[in-house]
Amino acid sequence: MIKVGIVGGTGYTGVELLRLLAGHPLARVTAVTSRKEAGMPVAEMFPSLRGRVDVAFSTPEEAKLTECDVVFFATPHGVAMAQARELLDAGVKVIDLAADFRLKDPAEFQRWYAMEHSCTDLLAEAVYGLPEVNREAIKQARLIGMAGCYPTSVQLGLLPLLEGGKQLIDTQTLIADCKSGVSGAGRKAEVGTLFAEAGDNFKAYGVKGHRHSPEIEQGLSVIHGAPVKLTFVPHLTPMIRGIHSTIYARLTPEGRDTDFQALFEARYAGEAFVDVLPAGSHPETRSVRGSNTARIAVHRPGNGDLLVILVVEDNLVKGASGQAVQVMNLMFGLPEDAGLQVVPLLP
Ligand SMILES: NC(=O)C1=CN([C@@H]2O[C@H](COP(=O)(O)OP(=O)(O)OC[C@H]3O[C@@H](n4cnc5c(N)ncnc54)[C@H](OP(=O)(O)O)[C@@H]3O)[C@@H](O)[C@H]2O)C=CC1
Ligand SMILES: CC(=O)N[C@@H](CCC(=O)OP(=O)(O)O)C(=O)O
Repeated sequence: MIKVGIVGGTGYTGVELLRLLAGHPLARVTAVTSRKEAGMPVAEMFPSLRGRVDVAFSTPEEAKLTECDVVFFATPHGVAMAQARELLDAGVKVIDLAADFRLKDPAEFQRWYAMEHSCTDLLAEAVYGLPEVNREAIKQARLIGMAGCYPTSVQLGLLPLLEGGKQLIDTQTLIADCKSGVSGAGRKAEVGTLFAEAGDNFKAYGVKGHRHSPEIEQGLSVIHGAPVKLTFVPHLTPMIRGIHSTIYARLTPEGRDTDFQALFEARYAGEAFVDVLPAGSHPETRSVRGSNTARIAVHRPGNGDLLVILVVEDNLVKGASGQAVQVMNLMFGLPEDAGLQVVPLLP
């Protein structure tokens, strides 16, 4: 049994880790932190976990994190980088769901997260947690910076078109028009996510610049092997879970003869958590609720020179905690889908 610690167990990604790990055959949560709820049994705070999780929250200082095999940080940006070194020195693997170990350039990190990076050597060592791109590196890693929620959907939507330096699409004019449910903003109290503000409403935000833009461009450029430019526009939708990304790519003359349906199907044929839908499909966010699956459809309206890729995922599962468990499985040589065979909820 892998002994798991979770820092930040009362947030949405933390409790999602608790839910998924409760059904994991080869891992057990032995330490879970909350500064505000220390002493409270997890199952008392979250009755959905009664009978499934028998630990109580403790403060980060009291939690026996160095006795774990792996620690997940489901915390705001900046927390993991302050604690990673001590854990790694104790032989504990670290998986950060925040952005501390995503952007490889410390100056870019400082620009977008308004804090100085405190361990640039570990940043250089960290592996980006997107298994469909980085599986082999993840298997060898002891420190992971998990891909963000929107960046996961956009990179999965463009991976078959860009990897290996392919020249099928114009890589300088990409557009990702993305919509997220409100749980993407976390569980902390904020006016913008109140029911009366976010319900029966729809709006774009972060158009001038969102911190996921540099992460997406960094990831796509690594995949492509050359700089890629993308305009990213996120929107807040009145749903709880789910991300829907509509990605627009202009075809190059070389790309016009490609069978994109066949390309996507072939690329993802061996991937347990990426489902390419039949031609002409329109994936729905509710078709992935609660599951670690991303579903993709690829369209070429009017057989013209614009490709439209639709991607849906559950932001808390494939966009965060499910993907983090997938990464843990790879790091420990477990079956990649252990604990992740959850069928989506409907309705
Ligand atoms: N929500 C989503 O869809 C996604 C979120 N993420 C990322 O995952 C991380 C967690 O997100 P989410 O679960 O939504 O956040 P929440 O705001 O819902 O939860 C944050 C958790 O962190 C704990 N925490 C806060 N500050 C500290 C601190 N200084 N030290 C230790 N623990 C702390 C909180 O508990 P307490 O204050 O009691 O200690 C709480 O349990 C964020 O970095 C987010 O960007 C990534 C992908 C998707
Ligand atoms: C709806 C909403 O507010 N979403 C968040 C992104 C989700 C998140 O937590 O970001 P990371 O993936 O970087 O951790 C936002 O736009 O800031």
